[in-house]
Amino acid sequence: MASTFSALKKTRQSRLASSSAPSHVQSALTSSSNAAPAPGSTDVDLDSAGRDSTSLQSYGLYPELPRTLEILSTPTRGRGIFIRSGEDGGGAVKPGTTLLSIRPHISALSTSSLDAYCSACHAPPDPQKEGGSALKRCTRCKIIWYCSSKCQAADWAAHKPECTAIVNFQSHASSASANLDGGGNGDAGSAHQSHRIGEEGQEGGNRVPNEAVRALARMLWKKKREGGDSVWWREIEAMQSHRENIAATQHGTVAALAHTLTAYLSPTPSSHLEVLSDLGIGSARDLVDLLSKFTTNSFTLSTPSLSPIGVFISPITALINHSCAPNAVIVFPRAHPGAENRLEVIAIRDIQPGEEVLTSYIDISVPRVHRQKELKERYLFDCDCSLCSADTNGRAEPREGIWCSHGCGGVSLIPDAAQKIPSACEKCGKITQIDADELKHSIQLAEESLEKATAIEFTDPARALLLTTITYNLLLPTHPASSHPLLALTRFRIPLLINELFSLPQPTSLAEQHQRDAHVDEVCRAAAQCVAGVREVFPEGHPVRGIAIAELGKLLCVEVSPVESSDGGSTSSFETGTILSGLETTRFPRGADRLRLAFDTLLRARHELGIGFGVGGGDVGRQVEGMIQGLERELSAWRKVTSSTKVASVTSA
Ligand SMILES: C[S@@+](CC[C@H](N)C(=O)[O-])C[C@H]1O[C@@H](n2cnc3c(N)ncnc32)[C@H](O)[C@@H]1O
Repeated sequence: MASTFSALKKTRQSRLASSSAPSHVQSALTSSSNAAPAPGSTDVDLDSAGRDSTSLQSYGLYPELPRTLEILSTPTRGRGIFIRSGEDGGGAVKPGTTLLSIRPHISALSTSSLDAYCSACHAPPDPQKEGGSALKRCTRCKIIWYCSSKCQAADWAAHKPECTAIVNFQSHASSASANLDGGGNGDAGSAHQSHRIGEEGQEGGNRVPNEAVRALARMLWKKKREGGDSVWWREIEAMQSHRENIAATQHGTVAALAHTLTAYLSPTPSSHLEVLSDLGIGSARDLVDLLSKFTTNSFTLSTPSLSPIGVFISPITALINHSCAPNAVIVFPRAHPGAENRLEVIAIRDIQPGEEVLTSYIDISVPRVHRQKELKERYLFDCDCSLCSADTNGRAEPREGIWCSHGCGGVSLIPDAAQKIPSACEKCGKITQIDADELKHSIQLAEESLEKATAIEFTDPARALLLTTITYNLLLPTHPASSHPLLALTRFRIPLLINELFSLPQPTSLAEQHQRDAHVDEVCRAAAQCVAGVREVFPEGHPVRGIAIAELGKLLCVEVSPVESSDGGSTSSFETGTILSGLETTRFPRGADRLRLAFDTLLRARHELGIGFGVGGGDVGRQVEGMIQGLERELSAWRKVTSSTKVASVTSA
């Protein structure tokens, strides 16, 4: 029989003076359950076609689901969202179509983002605003920041209990947990669930529970406000839970999350049970169930340029199943101070009526074995998507290739654990001469350096850059731009290189100017290398591609001397196509040619952004559009100067 917190309270209260959540949680994690499935959970009956004919909407859930979409259940993936077929449907969907636009149920900023973004609208401070660009923080808890009093007022119902909890947590935290790791987010390429759980971060020296804990608490407080019978809460209840099957490797994490959440929700250990019970958590099993739902169904909150800044829950969106070759993406295209921050699910390729909408939960730029491991551990399934089961047809998988050692420009597949030598080159058919053990070692070294650098990215960016520079240069001669972990290293290094560039002092001599120019070119090379890799592993229109190409375009607009220094060699001829595909990433033109290259690059970015972020390309698309118009004016000014120079030289001749 399931133990309830009220029963436990009577018999064990004296022993609960110190926090006892983990032991309850551990037993709930290991015991089996005969709890009834939530309405419409994956245990629903299937019809002969393998689909659920019972619509969850008949329970009154998901009123915001557009008519063009429907929820169906499949035998292998559970419930999913499909493009409605038949007369009621809206027909095939084109790339760039917004399938769903909705406000998340709950969101919370990661600890490192708290003072950089408004906690209500998630926009950064408005630099145009009179009286400075700073956010204003809550004067009581001094942790949560807003862009305006309008946003503060809009968030007050959610922040009121949070404010008290933060203040209490800070005074009791030292006995609650010793874990003070930062609560930062993971990958920016997928909107799905890459945040870390069960950890705490520090904000200005204060102890603050991380975003997962704060989001869970906001969920429970809102449940209390709206009621357990509200559609809002029933949608959360209907989310899939893997409570029965949580991997043993995840038990510690779930227990730590439960521990911190309990300490955060209740001011003293002796009030834990009462507070949880008041919030509708009647047993340890309820708590584990909630945490499992959160782990399986939460998403990374991101900016319009895909920087991860927190976590959010959206039960409709969480009905979408995974594919490593997705046909849709989840993005936040716009973030404006004071405006509603809406997530959009956008089609990135044609989707036919009756076809399932699929997004990726993880970074799809990594090799199959890494993807499978992450999906298995966190989401408990073996991915059989088209990419995971694809026969590469003799073509080297771009994530796992090395350059052919015979100089033909082709790629060979790196040897797997059983093999000792790489497979034949896809182009010339010859075997690449490389020491398999050495290759394996250098890949491992690069993965480790990336992990270490990620941990110190914000505290010691110079060292993070140094760590990755060594391994980046080690892989560069033998690995194509799309290979793992070279692409990850390239993507990681770009913001660090940009920061370094913008922290350089204004040049005061020609020599300093040339040094700065060389630095600009180095960042452009990294951005071009990134574009080349990203284009191989992300499908056309994927937002990661649009952002990478826009980044390169913007960097090419950074002012450099119109002519290269005499020791820089001559400017080679170039074509945008070759630069974008990474074949020519060593030299960039100057003057008008550089502007033309920037212009062409931004045109391509506009096209990709218009798919991945929907019509207009979101905030980044708008910015790119402005730059395109500016470049058009500059290029026409160059043309005028050139033609008047020609006229002048003809006249003087
Ligand atoms: C966010 S939920 C998606 C909705 C879920 N199918 C449901 O019924 O609520 C994630 C869970 O769905 C299942 N799932 C998602 N994509 C899958 C896939 N490609 N193959 C098998 N199971 C999948 C897994 O159980 C996973 O943990």
